[in-house]
Amino acid sequence: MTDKTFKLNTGQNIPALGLGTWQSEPGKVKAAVAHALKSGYKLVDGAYCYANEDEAFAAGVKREDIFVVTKVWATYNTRVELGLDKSLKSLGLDYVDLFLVHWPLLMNPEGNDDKFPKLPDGSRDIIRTHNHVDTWKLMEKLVATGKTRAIGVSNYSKRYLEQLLPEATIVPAVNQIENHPSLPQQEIVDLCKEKGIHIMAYSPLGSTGGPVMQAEPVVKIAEKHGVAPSTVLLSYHIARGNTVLAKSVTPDRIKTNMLLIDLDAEDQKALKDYSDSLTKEGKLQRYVYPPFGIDFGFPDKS
Ligand SMILES: NC(=O)C1=CN([C@@H]2O[C@H](COP(=O)(O)OP(=O)(O)OC[C@H]3O[C@@H](n4cnc5c(N)ncnc54)[C@H](OP(=O)(O)O)[C@@H]3O)[C@@H](O)[C@H]2O)C=CC1
Ligand SMILES: O=C[C@H](O)[C@@H](O)[C@@H](O)[C@H](O)C(=O)O
Repeated sequence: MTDKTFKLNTGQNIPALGLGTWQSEPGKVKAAVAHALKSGYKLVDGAYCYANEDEAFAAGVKREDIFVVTKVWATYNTRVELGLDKSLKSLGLDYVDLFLVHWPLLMNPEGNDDKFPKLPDGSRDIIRTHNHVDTWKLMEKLVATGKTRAIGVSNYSKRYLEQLLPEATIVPAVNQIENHPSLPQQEIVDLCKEKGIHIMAYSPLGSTGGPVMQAEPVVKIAEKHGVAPSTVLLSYHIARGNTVLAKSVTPDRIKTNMLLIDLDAEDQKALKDYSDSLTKEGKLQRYVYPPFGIDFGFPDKS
């Protein structure tokens, strides 16, 4: 099923599965990406902020066969073309397939660090007067440059999308969000489906160490099909019509993660019941919530 693709609102085909590169240590990324692309992965997800983009594309594959995603980091949200140029230089490419706004806020472009400027009290140096819609207006201008085939957002809540969409000339092609049965974010997924915005699910295993792999219904479904719990968690997104990003630097896991299965109606119901019970009990689990000190409008955090 690794050849499966979905259609973006730009007309591009986007692969159903991608390799994530966040927290992949420099030095290990090159081998992981090369192994993944050789094994049949068609999408690599990177970001300026990951500081490993110089390893995130492998020679030996045809550029046009691979879907490359990168993101503008929050210190560049008033300078998105510069951010994209820097990423392209590191990647050694002249275009990416998809360029995303990594987070909808501005960190001080003139602060004391290129990526994580801090105030004297140690908190992140954020320009609170910045409107995320202004960043989107700059993103829209990038399409004509040919340096990216599509533009999209990441970490957008329903509230933020509802602020953006009435102002947008170009509807984002993608919203990349944390998504797994312990954080289904159904209200965002439903709005995106309605507006033709494709979901890319990040941290499908629950990020570092893959804690969601231990959730009881996930283990049960894995046993039923004779597959790894990771396979159930990745396949969950294919059943939902979403692209999924799995990060690994371990060669056999990179291969294991290529196995995607059809979850049947009973499996999907069991996972939905699990999500619903966590929602009811107020036990949803968000694993990626950096200390920006900003209300992004996620119901579990707002
Ligand atoms: N837009 C955004 O803000 C964000 C985007 N992302 C993107 O999504 C990608 C995926 O999310 P990420 O947070 O990295 O986490 P994942 O949910 O993909 O989990 C990665 C962890 O699971 C381990 N792992 C991977 N496969 C297996 C397996 N088959 N069996 C057991 N363990 C496994 C990895 O270990 P090991 O590598 O040691 O094998 C690593 O510790 C990121 O890399 C990034 O590209 C992620 C977070 C935020
Ligand atoms: O993409 C992954 C995450 O969003 C990551 O970029 C952030 O969590 C960043 O490390 C931060 O601390 O703000």
